[in-house]
Amino acid sequence: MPVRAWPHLYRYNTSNLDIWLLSLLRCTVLAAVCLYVWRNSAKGGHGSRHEKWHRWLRRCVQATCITGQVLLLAKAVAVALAGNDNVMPGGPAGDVGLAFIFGALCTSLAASFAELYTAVSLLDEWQHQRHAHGEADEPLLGAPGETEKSKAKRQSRTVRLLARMSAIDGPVLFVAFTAGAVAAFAQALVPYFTGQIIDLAAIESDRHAFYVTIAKLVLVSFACAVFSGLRGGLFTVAMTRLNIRVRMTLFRSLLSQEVGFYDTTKIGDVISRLSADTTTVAAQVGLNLNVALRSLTQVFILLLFMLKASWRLTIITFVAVPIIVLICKIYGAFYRKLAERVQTELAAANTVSEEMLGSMTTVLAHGAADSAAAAYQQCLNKYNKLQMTEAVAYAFYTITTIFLPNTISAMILLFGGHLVLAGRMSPGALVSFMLLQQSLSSAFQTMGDVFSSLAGAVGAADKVVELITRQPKIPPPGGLQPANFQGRVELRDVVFAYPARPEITVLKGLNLHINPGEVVALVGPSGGGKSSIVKLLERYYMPLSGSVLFDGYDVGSYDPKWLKQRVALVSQEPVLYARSIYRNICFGVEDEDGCAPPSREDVEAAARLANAHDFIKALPQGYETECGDKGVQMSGGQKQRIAIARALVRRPTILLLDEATSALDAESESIVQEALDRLMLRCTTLVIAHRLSTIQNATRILVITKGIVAEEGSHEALLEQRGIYSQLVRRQMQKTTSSASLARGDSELSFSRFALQRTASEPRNLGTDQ
Ligand SMILES: Nc1ncnc2c1ncn2[C@@H]1O[C@H](COP(=O)(O)OP(=O)(O)OP(=O)(O)O)[C@@H](O)[C@H]1O
Repeated sequence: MPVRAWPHLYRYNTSNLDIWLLSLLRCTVLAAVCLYVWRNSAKGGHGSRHEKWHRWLRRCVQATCITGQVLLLAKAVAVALAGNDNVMPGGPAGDVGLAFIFGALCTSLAASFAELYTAVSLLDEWQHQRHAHGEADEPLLGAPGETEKSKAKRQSRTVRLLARMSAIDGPVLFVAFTAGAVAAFAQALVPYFTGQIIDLAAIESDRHAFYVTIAKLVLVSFACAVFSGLRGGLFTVAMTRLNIRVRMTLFRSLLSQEVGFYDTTKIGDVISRLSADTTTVAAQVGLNLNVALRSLTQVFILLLFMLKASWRLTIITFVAVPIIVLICKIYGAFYRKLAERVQTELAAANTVSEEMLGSMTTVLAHGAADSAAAAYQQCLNKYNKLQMTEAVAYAFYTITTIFLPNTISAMILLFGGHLVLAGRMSPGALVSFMLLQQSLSSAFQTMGDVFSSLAGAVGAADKVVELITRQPKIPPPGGLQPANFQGRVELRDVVFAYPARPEITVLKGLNLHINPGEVVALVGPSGGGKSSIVKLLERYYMPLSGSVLFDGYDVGSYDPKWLKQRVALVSQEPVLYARSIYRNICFGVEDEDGCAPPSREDVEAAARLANAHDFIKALPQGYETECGDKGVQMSGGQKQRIAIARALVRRPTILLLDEATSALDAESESIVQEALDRLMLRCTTLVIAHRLSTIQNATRILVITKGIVAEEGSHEALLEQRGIYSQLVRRQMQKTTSSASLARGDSELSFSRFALQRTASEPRNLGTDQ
């Protein structure tokens, strides 16, 4: 500021004592509130007497700020309307006008800071009330009662991780940023040359200079377009790569999670993170970062040009900046919360749709289509309600951010016009300044928009990063690959409860020993813990205590890939994938799995052993036949035989059969059972027995009830014991006999006759009807 302005500034300040006193009052109240809050922050206690005072004082600050702002505005309007040259820039005492602007700037800044403080406190209070009413957003994985501090920590971790993931494309981003800076510079030159052209045409009438400047204008416009395109294209490339990286990292993290995680997490939520949120993260973060960087460089370069054109008018432009920043901050915080809640509601809707569409036959069989639609509608209503709030918030935000820049334009025209009239600024320079100022306003406006959507994107990113960084709750596996793996299975004093139901102990100190080559059948009442044993052997879960061993080594000490080649599982409902039969048989032993894939002959041999080759060959496309989503294009028996071929192709040492034939009809069952019998001859087998024929073939039978091995021995020995097993057999026999008399002549009857002939008391099904 020129030194000669100081006396005027003094005069202005003394003649506008009311404004200064008001500012002083505001600052005093603000300081008092700050001091009070600072002194009482250690005492805490929301809802206490302190908090009442706190609120009261804050209202005082608000009241003084608003009154001050209104008075200041009234004063400015009065001075402008009076048209007094002594206080207007460009008049005989033009610098007094400058002093007025300076005073207004100081007051506005003080007011803005006070309001910023108030707004932050209000947000704090709002947040506190939401927590008090239990409305806090529950993170997908984080603790429900997560504090603000840990949330902030989580969010900064999110930003750091995204920055790290984007850093791989550092060179691309650097070139994009440089192109953006050049484009911003060229863009700022457009108004500059426009002003010059107006002066050359209207005042100086220099034709040559006029045409040269026009050419320069066209050139910079072209440069601006080219570099903007380059920046946009490069950012899109970087962000597409970020999207793929985020998705892949998340998918890998999801694949590494323990089964217990999926027991307690809704799969719809997880899929929504993987599909919608990853796209939001990359698209929003990428787009917004791109725009934010562009706007920031624009602001910087435009300001330089504006200061060069007229530093006085630049100061006026800046009077409104703190207000815009404040609005952006409040809106950003509000919008962020809203965006998080919108994502959560959308995930809930996805869960419902997926659950229903994933089991369409059950929905149709139960005539539950209407209630399914109602459940989906309910979720969408909640989502819609939140979207409406978001829309209203956005509308208010837009109204403010459009109105403020226009008011500033009017102010600039008022003061700039006086400067032109006083001959202290050329009309071209004023036009140039106006264009620059408009560009600046739109850059600020864009930054405001970007700020809020960036906040939304970070909200979505939080949940993605939460999943990416989640550590599985079972220890990492070892790398043991013994050359001579015999297939001895042992469970020692195993105590186990599912993570989803830790209060119920499923296995209570269970001991089990299977020698290499043995076929052991597990029978017992439903819920006794048979399948849980298989899940522990598969290391889906960890026992609470005790150990699960193969050949004397803990199951966790083996290299999991190596072990999965040697321990094969055929479950009751095998899952096939939407790929060819061939690839379904090779599932898990393909090139990408880091294995030497089986040869075509191996696959066909496995299919033959599984009684699957003939039906596969009879299909028009043979082994290349698509199985459909979850194997829907295959019958139950076909699926089961493909699953057996999948187990066989590994040439397993240990075979786990979890009621592998229970879901089949009699004909399919006998074909599948034949295949299984062949398989059992080659491996150590643990079979959860369902059919009598399987139990007959077992070397030993273990009766599992209430989480322990209650009885052990051969079929005959156990019958003689007259314990749980013989009771199971007797009850089953009664049932089988009655069903046989009801369905005389069908396969059940023939089975019953067979059972009666053999032992006079053998079970049809020993596992499911207790
Ligand atoms: N993922 C799970 N989360 C929580 N509890 C489970 C889970 N799976 C099974 N359970 C519970 O564990 C207990 C033992 O189940 P398990 O499946 O091992 O019994 P089972 O003897 O195989 O029964 P069935 O013969 O009916 O298959 C049951 O009470 C069951 O409700």
